[in-house]
Amino acid sequence: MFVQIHTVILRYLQMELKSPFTTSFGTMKTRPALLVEVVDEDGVCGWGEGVAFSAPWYTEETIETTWHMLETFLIPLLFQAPVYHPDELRDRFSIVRRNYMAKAALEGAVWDAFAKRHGVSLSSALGGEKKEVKVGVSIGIQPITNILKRIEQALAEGYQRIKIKIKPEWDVNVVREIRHHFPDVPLMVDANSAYSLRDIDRLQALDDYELLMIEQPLAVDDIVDHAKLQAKLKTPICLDESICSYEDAKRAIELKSCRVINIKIGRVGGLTEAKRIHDLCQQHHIPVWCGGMLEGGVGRAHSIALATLPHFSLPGDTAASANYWERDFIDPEVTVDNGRIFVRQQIGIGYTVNLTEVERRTVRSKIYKKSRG
Ligand SMILES: O=C(O)CCC(=O)c1ccccc1C(=O)O
Ligand SMILES: [Mg+2]
Repeated sequence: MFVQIHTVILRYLQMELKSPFTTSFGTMKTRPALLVEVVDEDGVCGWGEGVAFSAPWYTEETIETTWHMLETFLIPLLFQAPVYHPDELRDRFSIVRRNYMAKAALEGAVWDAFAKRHGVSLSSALGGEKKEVKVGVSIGIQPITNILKRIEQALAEGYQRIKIKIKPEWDVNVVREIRHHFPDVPLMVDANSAYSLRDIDRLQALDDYELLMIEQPLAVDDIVDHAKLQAKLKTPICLDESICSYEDAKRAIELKSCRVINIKIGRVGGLTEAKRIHDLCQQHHIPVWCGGMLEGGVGRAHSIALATLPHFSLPGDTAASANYWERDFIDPEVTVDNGRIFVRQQIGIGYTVNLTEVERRTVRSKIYKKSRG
């Protein structure tokens, strides 16, 4: 059985976050989303979501570069030949350098269509086993009283760990204050690359607070300095932005640049590559967890399916839809029960895309058709 895609629809959505999200780079109030719908010869649909932001602060991609790469290169490559297994797309797309979020958006849609054609859930198609996944929340930079309130609320909702964003001058003091109120809460920090080795004293000071890990303290392209830093820290370093491929993960593990890896489907170019990194980390006993990109429901569904693979042992950043949106564009919305998401067993991503909710937010859309013959 194969999937021959003959139509791809791209939709650019503008989504309103419930509350602004601030990282070491700045504040986001709205979040664009790129929805990819693929349709095969028998009318089976698959859905994917591009996770790039409007500005290239997290990686070099933006929603506009994603659209361009899809339209000009990736969709034509998909139309070229049938797909017997979505794993083939990694090779087919490799003639386009990087642009991982663009590749992941289209590959994810094909994975969904593939699972639907085979009558299985995306989780099963990937080889996932878990029936529920553990999740935590990521709390942006904001006045400390708000952070404390958000933590209390998240714990009441059952979230299994708390992550806060840090940057120079907004780190040790904040962590000390949180530890004063919540001495035992599973806590971690994410710097989104805001530090350099010159800040080693500040980073070492964090060693006193029983943090689960420090996520991406140094430059995105510097696994050498991360190795130097990890050698001087008790707290595990978790790499996020630095790991964009299996090869990146291999090098970081070999150099001992980190002890934990955050896997995001968009950052690594798709589910196939995410699974390869998962398998590599399993062999090397490097714990992994599924990161988040403030996704809409389709991206969230893909992350949940990925996190059902056996080596995802730590709670991920895939919080409930209600953590981000007044109304997500899937049915049902993603809910969290005692810090767990129950994995839906329906075919494909397991959630239905609500076209009314999608169209309400669509700024622009375009249909691409495979040419005949
Ligand atoms: O709740 C989420 O989706 C994850 C929030 C988060 O930490 C994040 C959000 C946007 C971009 C990067 C990151 C990150 O993990 O670094
Ligand atoms: Mg991160």
